[in-house]
Amino acid sequence: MSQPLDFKRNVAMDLDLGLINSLKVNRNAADRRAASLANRRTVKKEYQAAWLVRAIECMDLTTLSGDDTPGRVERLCMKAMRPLRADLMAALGLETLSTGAVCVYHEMITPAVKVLQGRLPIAAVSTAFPAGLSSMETKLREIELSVAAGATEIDIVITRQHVLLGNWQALYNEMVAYRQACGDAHVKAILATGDLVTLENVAKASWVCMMAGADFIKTSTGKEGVNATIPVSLVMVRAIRDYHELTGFQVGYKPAGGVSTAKSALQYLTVMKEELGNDWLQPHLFRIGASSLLTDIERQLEHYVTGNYSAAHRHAQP
Ligand SMILES: O=C[C@H](O)COP(=O)(O)O
Repeated sequence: MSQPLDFKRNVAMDLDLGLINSLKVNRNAADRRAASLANRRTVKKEYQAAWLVRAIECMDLTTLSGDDTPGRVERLCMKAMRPLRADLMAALGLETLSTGAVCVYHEMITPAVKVLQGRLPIAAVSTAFPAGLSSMETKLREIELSVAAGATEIDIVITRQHVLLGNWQALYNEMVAYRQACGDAHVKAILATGDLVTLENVAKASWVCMMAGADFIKTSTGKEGVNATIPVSLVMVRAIRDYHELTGFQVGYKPAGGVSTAKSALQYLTVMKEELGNDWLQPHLFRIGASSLLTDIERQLEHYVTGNYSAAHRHAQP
């Protein structure tokens, strides 16, 4: 993950149960703020084009399907290194552009390494993604194998029952162990917010994972009934903001699952800018996990350049 030279990676602190138990979330206020952010601020023309390019740079271009093959992953990696057609790049005055990373299952790391050869980070979903219900020993070994295979970012899934039972110590211990197993690879903690029932649980799980050393907190696997949403994002980015105020560490944010339109990508960029500021509009602190978003962004950029929309099927899909 490329990052500023003076960037300080999050370091675990002791679990502060007093702080966790004091967290409260006002759902109505979160919903109101989400609605106002989604509707109030729009960027147009060249500003919108620039924001969409930024969304590409902050994208974890993802394939997480049971029928993934080395060939599909190789095409995905080619697309990650050249996300826009040459004529659009030229019209936008861009010389180089890539996504932030590719995101794949463990078994697909080797084909990704073959194509990317270190030019882009590879994120692997380890720890028995998406449910996370294997033994701890199995999950830690999967992380070690993913790092050994060439993943430089590991997206772990938390054990949802720890949140649902309020067992914050167990969640903290799990996250500390995952972070340790990752070594130098950065770790994104997937909260699977659609399974956590309340926004208060989302806030508490965010804090526990950050206290335990998570480099990023991520909403969803893409496999829950409800995946990334703006209200959930507000709760998570405010936890990131407060954690930064308390500790000085900048933790990244990754909305994922169901983010498939340029319009929704712009909304997430707006949330980051409004709530956390420009530092968090960089790939080392912001990723959008998405399998189909790039196609719509490419269509919107083609419209900006040519004034015409093409059919989605004309844009190469990984
Ligand atoms: O982590 C990323 C998600 O699994 C992608 O979800 P999506 O296929 O809905 O874009």
